[in-house]
Amino acid sequence: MASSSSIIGVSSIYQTNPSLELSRRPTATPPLSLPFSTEKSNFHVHVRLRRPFLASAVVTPNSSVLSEEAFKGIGGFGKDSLNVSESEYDSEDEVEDNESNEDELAVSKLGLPHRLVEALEKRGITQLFPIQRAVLVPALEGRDIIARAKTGTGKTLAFGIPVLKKLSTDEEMRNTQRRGRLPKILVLAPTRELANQVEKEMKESAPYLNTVCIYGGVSYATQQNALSRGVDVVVGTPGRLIDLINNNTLKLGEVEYLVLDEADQMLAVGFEEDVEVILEKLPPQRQSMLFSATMPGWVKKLSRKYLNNPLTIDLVGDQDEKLAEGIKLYALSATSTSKRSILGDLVTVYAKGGKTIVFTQTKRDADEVSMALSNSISSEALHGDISQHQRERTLNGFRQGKFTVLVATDVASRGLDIPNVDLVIHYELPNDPETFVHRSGRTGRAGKEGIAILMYTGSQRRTVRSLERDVGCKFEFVSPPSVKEVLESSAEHVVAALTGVHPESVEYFIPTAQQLMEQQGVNSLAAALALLGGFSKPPSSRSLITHEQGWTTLQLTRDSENSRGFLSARSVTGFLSDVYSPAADEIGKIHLIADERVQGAIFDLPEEIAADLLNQELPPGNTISKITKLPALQDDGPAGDFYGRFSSRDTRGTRGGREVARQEGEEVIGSSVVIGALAGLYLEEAETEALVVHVSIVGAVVTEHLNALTKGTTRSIASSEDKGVLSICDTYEQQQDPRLFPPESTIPSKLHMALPMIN
Ligand SMILES: Nc1ncnc2c1ncn2[C@@H]1O[C@H](COP(=O)(O)OP(=O)(O)OP(=O)(O)O)[C@@H](O)[C@H]1O
Repeated sequence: MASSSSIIGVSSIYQTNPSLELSRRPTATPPLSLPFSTEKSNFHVHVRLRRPFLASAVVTPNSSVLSEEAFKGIGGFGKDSLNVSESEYDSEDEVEDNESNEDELAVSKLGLPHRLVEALEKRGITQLFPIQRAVLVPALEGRDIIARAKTGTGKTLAFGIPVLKKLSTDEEMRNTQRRGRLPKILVLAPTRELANQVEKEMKESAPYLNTVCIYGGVSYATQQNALSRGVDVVVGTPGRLIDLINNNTLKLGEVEYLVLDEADQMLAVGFEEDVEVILEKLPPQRQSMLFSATMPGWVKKLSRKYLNNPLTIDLVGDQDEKLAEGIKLYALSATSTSKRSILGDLVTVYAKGGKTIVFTQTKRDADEVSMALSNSISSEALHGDISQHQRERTLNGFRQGKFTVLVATDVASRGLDIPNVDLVIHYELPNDPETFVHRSGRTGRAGKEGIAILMYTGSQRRTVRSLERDVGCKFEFVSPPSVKEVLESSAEHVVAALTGVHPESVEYFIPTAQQLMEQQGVNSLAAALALLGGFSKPPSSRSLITHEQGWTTLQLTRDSENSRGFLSARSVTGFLSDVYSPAADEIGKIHLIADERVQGAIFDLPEEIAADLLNQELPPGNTISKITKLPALQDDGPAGDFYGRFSSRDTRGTRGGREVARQEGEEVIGSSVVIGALAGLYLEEAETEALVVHVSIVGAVVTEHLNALTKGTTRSIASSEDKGVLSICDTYEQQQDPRLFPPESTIPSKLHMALPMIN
């Protein structure tokens, strides 16, 4: 259908002259009633920002530029980040521009129908956001458009304003309030929640038009009745739209404007077939627009099938960070088991009393995590197995602040615009970088700030690095909040909540408060704060190493005069079995203290056993104490995830670490691990239970061969316990699979040789 396409985007700006020729097709659209001239055949693209690739490309039909005002309130577009180079501007132009820019962005001065302006202003929409400004003119001119702009930057109104303007004008001209009229605008969205939201936005912006939302999981009758009354705008999800098309209730033969919101998802495998069925019912003469915050290359290629000579408006740019500017990113390493206990603390410390969305991979996880959280924090789950009625109730409750944590699958990752979501937690890694962008984009919207935290396990480190690369972002790596931080944050929340107590209610409590203060002083107030913060009992102990609840981290130190040789993980367990054998049986992780002047180790014990151990008498020269902060450790601390031994309670069969392998390898672990351990290999417990060898520490000889084996990539090699060789394999399953496990003959002999050499 279409032949070529034009692109307006950040990258194109840096490669071309600021004045960009755009090919256009003749349009049957009536002349624009915008205050600025549209007669020129060129669009002019202006860049106000010095920072390369910052999303600031703006298409304007004349040569004026956007004022800084226009960027206010949009994350990262504030005055500071504008960093405007004065030399970029002709000062005369600038004086003129300051006034005309205001006009070009002021919703009231765009020549939009009065009632549309009124409705927008009522919603607080008085100035256009950049994507809205960039899309407006070409959209009004009837161009097909592919638009990419970051999450929360106003894409809904970017397509909403022009199509509603056109329809309002047309509708005014035709005065078609007749029953049974067919829809002129069709917006397709991937989820019911998003369809609902877009419908609401369209309805509120143009209440005089009849907008109907069509999606599954609810009765057909209401939707059919609404359609039969006559409709201007249909917003819907593909499945139910097709049902209604098939039973002849929905006729799309008069659609003039088609929008695919979250276009990359709409055109992804699984959705595209349905979309195609719907598009076949539309008149070929129509204007089509694709919007999303992520637009992989394949979408642009595929879209040629559906669009006519589309104009690409890209306010993201290929090399720029693809997340909205106001989102601060953290990454936190945790084991699968410790994630749950850490989650509540993250919410307390990072959400600052606002709303949080936690994303899980599976519906079951969403239910379980939400259930576990709701013991301490009000939380509900949202996923595709929940009835539509309940899904809507949950989302409304969340919007209204009836509960503060929504635990959701990716059904909530795209498009949802919920006020005051201050925190997004990726409880599980997203499937792809696009999902990461969309999930994270539920916070930091419309210029606000937000926080996104990625939780990952030791074996997912490389994925985290690739995410950084793909999204162009940087994580700040953090540890789980300490108990102290949690208590302090919850005290802050309680204090903030106190300001919301009505003075009249306060009055009633003054006599009791006075009495308490006289009797107990500040303790009474502290007790009240603790109670309100949910800490009527002291917070349960948790490991400083794994952060799992119910564990206590203890430190053993030994006077150097009394020590017989250096401490090792094995000698710690030996010592404990002499002093209090349950401690030796139940011990969790063990780490040796890095300070050479100190003979010491830290280790985890179940809370009660730790308490018992602390009451035991110790041989002279030994001290065991509970610690609140980890000392520097020989193996760099918990990141290595070493277990002190094969704990009988550890159902995942975690592996021994370097120290233990040195001591116990021959007895417990296979011979190759011993080789690895003796060679100083850094063994890590991986999710898959494969033993992952960090290549960088393997040493020159092996690295060389490893690089040859893996063609220079950083694939891990796993240790085969039974064959006594190192072999390449990524997962435990592979390691166990005789078809995948490379027979010895395929392993280069030099690698064979390298190991004994190191050994
Ligand atoms: N011109 C404007 N002035 C003030 N607020 C606006 C303006 N345009 C949009 N908004 C508000 O900004 C918020 C984000 O808009 P919207 O949901 O359209 O973002 P989006 O770009 O579609 O995000 P996503 O990629 O996540 O779908 C909404 O609350 C919307 O009402």
